[in-house]
Amino acid sequence: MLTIALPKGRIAEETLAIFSQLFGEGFEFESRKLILETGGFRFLNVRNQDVPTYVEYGAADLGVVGLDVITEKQLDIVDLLDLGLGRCKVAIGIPDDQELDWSRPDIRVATKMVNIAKNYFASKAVGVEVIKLYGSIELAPLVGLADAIVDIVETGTTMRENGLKVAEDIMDSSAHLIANKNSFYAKKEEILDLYGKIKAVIDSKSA
Ligand SMILES: Nc1ncnc2c1ncn2[C@@H]1O[C@H](COP(=O)(O)OP(=O)(O)OP(=O)(O)O)[C@@H](O)[C@H]1O
Ligand SMILES: O=P(O)(O)OC[C@H]1O[C@H](OP(=O)(O)OP(=O)(O)O)[C@H](O)[C@@H]1O
Repeated sequence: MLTIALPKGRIAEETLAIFSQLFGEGFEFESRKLILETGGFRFLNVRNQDVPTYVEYGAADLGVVGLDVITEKQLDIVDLLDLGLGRCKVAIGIPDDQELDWSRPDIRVATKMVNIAKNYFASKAVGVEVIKLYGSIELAPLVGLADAIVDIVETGTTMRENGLKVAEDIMDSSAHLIANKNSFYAKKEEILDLYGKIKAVIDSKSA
């Protein structure tokens, strides 16, 4: 039996919509239940940020999670398929009325995504101090905590309404289907069978 970790939160609805097409309209977790068994599969209801952890440790064979999270956590998993939902960007934001001089020695960048930020600036040979925050990232430059942010931009509304602009895009993100490495070898046929069915749903949507 395959175990699949599905994310709560922002990408839950679109993810469940894909699985509903495969397992029927009633495909949903009962109110507080964290496990759903149907059609010979077991589904786990976990937080987006926790999906790769369940998959990396093999508590789930498969999972659905944003590419931003996969990249940030630098986990050793198999990236199987871009599901094309939960699209957004990871970008650098700065105040509207400023241009950043990246050669300044004391630039501070606030972000939830410390590894993505560090790796991006390192790849540009720009030295910055990265400050970890857990939310409301756009606030940091407004109150002098940081000069810039690295954050998710979807519609751009949050940056715009807080007087920030995108200085540079770092990466595009969308939800991906991922697999545990050992499961991928041990349960390859089952995984590829489900992969094919999910891919058919996605292809039919984009056709
Ligand atoms: N406006 C957005 N803000 C945040 N994430 C977005 C946005 N648009 C799309 N996404 C995608 O949706 C995913 C899920 O976001 P969500 O806010 O549900 O969870 P999270 O905050 O990453 O995790 P958790 O709920 O575990 O703390 C993100 O990883 C990202 O890939
Ligand atoms: O471009 P937009 O459509 O405005 O979306 C981007 C915003 O959404 C996310 O925050 P979230 O709502 O998850 O709140 P948080 O700040 O508590 O993480 C993200 O961190 C941005 O702040």
